[in-house]
Amino acid sequence: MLIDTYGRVATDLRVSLTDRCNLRCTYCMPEEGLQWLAKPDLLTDDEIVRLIRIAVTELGVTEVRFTGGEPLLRPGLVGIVERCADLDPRPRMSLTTNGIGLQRTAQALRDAGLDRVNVSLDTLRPEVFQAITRRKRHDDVLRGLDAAHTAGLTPVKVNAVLMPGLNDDEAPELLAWALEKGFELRFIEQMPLDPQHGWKRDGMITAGDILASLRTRFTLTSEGEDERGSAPAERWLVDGGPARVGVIASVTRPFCRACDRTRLTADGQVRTCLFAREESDLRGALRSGAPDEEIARLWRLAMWGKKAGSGLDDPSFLQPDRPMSAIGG
Ligand SMILES: Nc1nc2c(ncn2[C@@H]2O[C@H](COP(=O)(O)OP(=O)(O)OP(=O)(O)O)[C@@H](O)[C@H]2O)c(=O)[nH]1
Ligand SMILES: C[S@@+](CC[C@H](N)C(=O)[O-])C[C@H]1O[C@@H](n2cnc3c(N)ncnc32)[C@H](O)[C@@H]1O
Ligand code: SF4
Ligand code: SF4
Repeated sequence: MLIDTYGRVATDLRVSLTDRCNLRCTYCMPEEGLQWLAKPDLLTDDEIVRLIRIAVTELGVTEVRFTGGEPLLRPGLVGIVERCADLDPRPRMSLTTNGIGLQRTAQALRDAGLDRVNVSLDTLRPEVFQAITRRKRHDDVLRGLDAAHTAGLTPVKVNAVLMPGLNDDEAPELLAWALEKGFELRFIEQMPLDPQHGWKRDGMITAGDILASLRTRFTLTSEGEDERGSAPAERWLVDGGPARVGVIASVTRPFCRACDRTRLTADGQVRTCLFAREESDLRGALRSGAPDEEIARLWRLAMWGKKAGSGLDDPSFLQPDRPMSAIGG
């Protein structure tokens, strides 16, 4: 079991498969990209599957999410999913992606055993998409979303970050579209994780702003804490349900008390929190020939040191040294 000193148990593992990406979302990466990890520093497919096996069979992890960077850029993704689907107990598996290339791989991922996908899409307007992501790939994302739905990678969730002056007027429009498509839309408050440190609390769109905007067109009824469990998204029934909309309000309504997450970076470091400033080196242990029990011990030890929360409200808060794309958002 991965338990911390606050009694929280981590059963949800987020695995970053690469720090690279084919978009350059302004809230995540600079235009020129980042200093990418060198190939030899990345975990191999075998190393990733071994760490997931240890997490699942020895440490009580039940949910595995593949993320990045852009996880669809990892050539071995389908094989990794297939091998993890053979584990006993079999973890539930999901993917968080920008959707580019999903049209080609959705069915293969489903056949390999992936359960569902979350796709990031901040806008329905191609020109705004280009302003946010610095790439002309809006159509690819829309096609990827449809392919995921058709392949049964459901519920398909859509993640949208709203930014002032860019897409903050689009919340009702996005929700109407998601309802029509049968996707579950979640709005995400922008977090201070961009490498250029451009984030400002008074410049972000808050959960309160988003809900007020949605209520101009829809009736929202809170789903309640019991339904939420440890999920980052607080959800509302739309016009009486059954459709829902979520808001992930890491900044204004943090959910750290119920956190059940542990993270693995693409270069094999355990992070106890998105905002952690320390990491534990599992890759070094793997490559020096440590047996499974030793890896499991190091992982438990790391989680025991997990902080109470993100620290966003501490006057001494410092952004993590790694950008979001390298942590595995
Ligand atoms: N603060 C915080 N944000 C998180 C955490 N996990 C995910 N997020 C953020 O929530 C947003 C959506 O993340 P997803 O990868 O779609 O995962 P999720 O919402 O946990 O996934 P579901 O299980 O499908 O609800 C992203 O911006 C993540 O960075 C977390 O543990 N803490
Ligand atoms: C880092 S991305 C990795 C997976 C994939 N490339 C994608 O975009 O879905 C994971 C999620 O983090 C979100 N994200 C990135 N930077 C963020 C920030 N500064 N604040 C809030 N969410 C952010 C993205 O919108 C996306 O939904
Ligand atoms: S949010 Fe995802 S798609 Fe956008 S730059 Fe970051 S890793 Fe790439
Ligand atoms: S900010 Fe850290 S402690 Fe809070 S929910 Fe996210 S990962 Fe967990």
